[in-house]
Amino acid sequence: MSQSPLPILITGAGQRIGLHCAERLLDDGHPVIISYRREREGVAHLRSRGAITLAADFADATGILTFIETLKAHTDGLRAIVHNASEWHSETPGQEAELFQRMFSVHMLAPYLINLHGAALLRHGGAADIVHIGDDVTRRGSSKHIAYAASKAGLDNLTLSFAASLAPQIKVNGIAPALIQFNPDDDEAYRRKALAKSALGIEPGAEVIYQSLRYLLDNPYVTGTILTVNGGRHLI
Ligand SMILES: NC(=O)C1=CN([C@@H]2O[C@H](COP(=O)(O)OP(=O)(O)OC[C@H]3O[C@@H](n4cnc5c(N)ncnc54)[C@H](OP(=O)(O)O)[C@@H]3O)[C@@H](O)[C@H]2O)C=CC1
Ligand SMILES: Nc1nc2c(c(=O)[nH]1)N=C([C@H](O)[C@@H](O)CO)CN2
Repeated sequence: MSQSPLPILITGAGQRIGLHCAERLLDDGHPVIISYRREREGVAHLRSRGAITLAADFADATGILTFIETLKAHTDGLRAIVHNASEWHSETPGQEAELFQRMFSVHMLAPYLINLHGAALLRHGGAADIVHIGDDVTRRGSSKHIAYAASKAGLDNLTLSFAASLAPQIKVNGIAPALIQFNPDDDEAYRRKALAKSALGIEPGAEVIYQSLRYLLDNPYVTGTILTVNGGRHLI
């Protein structure tokens, strides 16, 4: 008798890319567990579709470890873990140290601890994946988001280490997006400038990240790889 499919965890899936991927995974028949920090319309919609929604703040180790315990109380197995939760902040004078701590915690400490403590949930004998959502900006760094880019570069390195450490039972890969979806407060001048930075010059929307996630989940022979989804920014 076939077992019911194991859930896929997506962190920070209350809005935008994470929410889109959670909705699409539900469309494709996967049970979904999400973490969210603030209650949002998207969280309520996922709940109404049967997703398990767990409140979590990854700003420090205590919040991350508390989430892990809550997660284990809600499932004894996972098909995949998608580390999507993220903050995109530039340096604010006088708050540099706090910003760096926050960037490190959400982009590196959370994936590190959740992977170490969550690996047992993925070791069920079937297909198992970890996907880190990084940023194409790690190719060159960022003069305006220094701590953000550094923490995303650290996440890229975690992809390589965990891929080596968890093989062959668990595949570990990354996705490195560049402009996917503007924020509501991005003005026309910013949008024009951002679009001009890539060869394809478009704002593609979240589906291109779901397509990349689908590829990584479905391909049994890809691990330690970081998929660039950047419209050809490296060509400009
Ligand atoms: N959007 C884009 O164009 C690009 C996105 N990316 C990457 O893709 C991923 C998704 O991007 P996007 O959808 O724009 O992401 P968002 O900026 O919408 O952030 C996703 C979620 O992360 C949650 N989050 C932030 N900080 C914490 C924290 N300390 N603890 C727990 N949750 C937290 C937020 O929760 P809350 O609801 O409380 O705000 C938010 O809903 C991110 O990793 C991002 O870095 C990379 C390049 C381009
Ligand atoms: N957590 C987030 N990370 C990033 C975002 C975002 O909205 N939230 N946006 C970007 C930009 O789109 C950038 O790629 C182009 O200006 C980068 N990371």
